[in-house]
Amino acid sequence: MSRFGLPDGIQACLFDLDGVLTRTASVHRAAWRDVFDPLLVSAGQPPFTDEDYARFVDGKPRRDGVRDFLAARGITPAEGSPGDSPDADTVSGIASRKNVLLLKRLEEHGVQVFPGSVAYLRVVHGSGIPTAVVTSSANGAEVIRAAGIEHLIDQRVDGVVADREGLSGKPAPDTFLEAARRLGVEPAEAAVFEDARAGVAAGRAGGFGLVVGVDRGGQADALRESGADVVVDDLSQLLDSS
Ligand SMILES: O=P(O)(O)OC[C@H]1O[C@@H](O)[C@H](O)[C@@H](O)[C@@H]1O
Repeated sequence: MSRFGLPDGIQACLFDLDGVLTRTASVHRAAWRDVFDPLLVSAGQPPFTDEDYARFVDGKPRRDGVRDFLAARGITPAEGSPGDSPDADTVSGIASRKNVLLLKRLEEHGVQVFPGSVAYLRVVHGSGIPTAVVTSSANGAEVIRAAGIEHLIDQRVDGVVADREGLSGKPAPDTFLEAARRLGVEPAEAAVFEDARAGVAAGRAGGFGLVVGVDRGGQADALRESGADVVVDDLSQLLDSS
């Protein structure tokens, strides 16, 4: 390892957003719980758990999260279409409902950052290493703006960009590969920072030079099993190791 805990040859850093840079993974999880629990009650099933979130939803595009979690409980709603009302019990309607609840929670609580991550981002960016945010969230631009970290990010590949460009979401590597392409580096020259199992798997599948798992609580083994090269609790640990 050389500078910033990065192996020699790493020339760009690709950061997930929710749960890596901003404390918003828990806000997403709470909004998902708000939307899934009433459906589960109607189906006579136990409530949505943190493990359900980590296994089936975390890191994935919104509609994939709806489909994958409900399928795991044997529930297969109709797809519907992207314009479906938030009241509809289709995949698209449930996804819209989750977004309404997420935006309400974000408005009420604001967006907090992880200070260690912002310190790391600032040092890396300040040293001339290009940076990107790669998030499945269609709210990526707003969350970055609310966090006040726009000036530290050179490229953003979020859920809106992925939809527009027809990129498959995590755990497919496509959004990370697009970010590397935009920064002008090969995957082997880029490091991926992820807190979600699906995101770590995407980094591994893309052949990136380093996949850093960020464990925000009890996920270290699962992140390693998904393909993380190293696991840290906080990105500031990588500054200490330099
Ligand atoms: O609903 P959004 O804002 O488009 O976000 C989609 C997904 O984005 C990811 O960043 C989160 O880890 C998931 O929890 C979330 O569901």
